Amino acid sequence: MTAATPQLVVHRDKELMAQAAAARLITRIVDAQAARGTASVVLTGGRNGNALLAAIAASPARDAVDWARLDLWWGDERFLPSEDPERNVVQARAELLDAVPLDPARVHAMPASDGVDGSDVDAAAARYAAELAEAAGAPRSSGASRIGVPAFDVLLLGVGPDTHVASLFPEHPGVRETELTVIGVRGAPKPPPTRISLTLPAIRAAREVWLLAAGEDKADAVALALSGPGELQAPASGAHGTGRTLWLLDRSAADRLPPQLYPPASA
Ligand SMILES: O=C(O)[C@H](O)[C@@H](O)[C@H](O)[C@H](O)COP(=O)(O)O
Repeated sequence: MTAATPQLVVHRDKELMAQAAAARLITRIVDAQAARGTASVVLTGGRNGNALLAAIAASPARDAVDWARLDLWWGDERFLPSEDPERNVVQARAELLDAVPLDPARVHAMPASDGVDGSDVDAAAARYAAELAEAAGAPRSSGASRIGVPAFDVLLLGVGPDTHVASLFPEHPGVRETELTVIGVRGAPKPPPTRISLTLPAIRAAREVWLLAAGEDKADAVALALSGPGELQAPASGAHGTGRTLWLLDRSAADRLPPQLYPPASA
């Protein structure tokens, strides 16, 4: 088994899934901080990612995290004005970030459509790529072959019903990107149409990639993505970490998995 081989955990329902994922993420951050002094997590938009953040906020164990030594990044963002309630960062603030003592300099929100680049989503994406490259210690101009993003401890991804992850949609140009780490996305099938997204090479630099899917509307996507199609047809199948790739599911989302993929024990 390689790090790209998905490990599956199936929980009874989406509430338990969010609570167990929260406990798992708290532990992972505490372990990374104990080992390296700091930790880095990439957040996702969507209901499952938000439920995970809310479960962390409700957990007494959240006080085990040294929030001031945590870097937060985003896997994608809806390209809207900075205070728009549909922005992933605005939702993350409401669910958790406003309730914990983060260092604002370590909260790396993706640019908004009313920022310095205005409505130029490609310039905004390039700005985020530069911020990531700086954090990775590899200036964009260095020509370094290493991908210019930090080795994130955990990168979270919600899985869409069409197998999209971040804002990488099946058969869209973004899923073919091999050079850039961050792209502007236009014409996304999930509103809003204009978005910023990490690319698959940037996602694959993470130590651990955790994919979250709950609910019956995800069952086909989960079964398809785990049945070995190419990432062009099923972007979720191209998302894996250098150390571990974990699919966190509820029973409804796992319902159509081929029997040989269903984990022997489900919590
Ligand atoms: O900005 C977004 O919309 C996302 O980051 C997107 O990729 C999301 O994670 C999936 O669509 C799953 O969303 P749900 O968890 O709501 O199903």
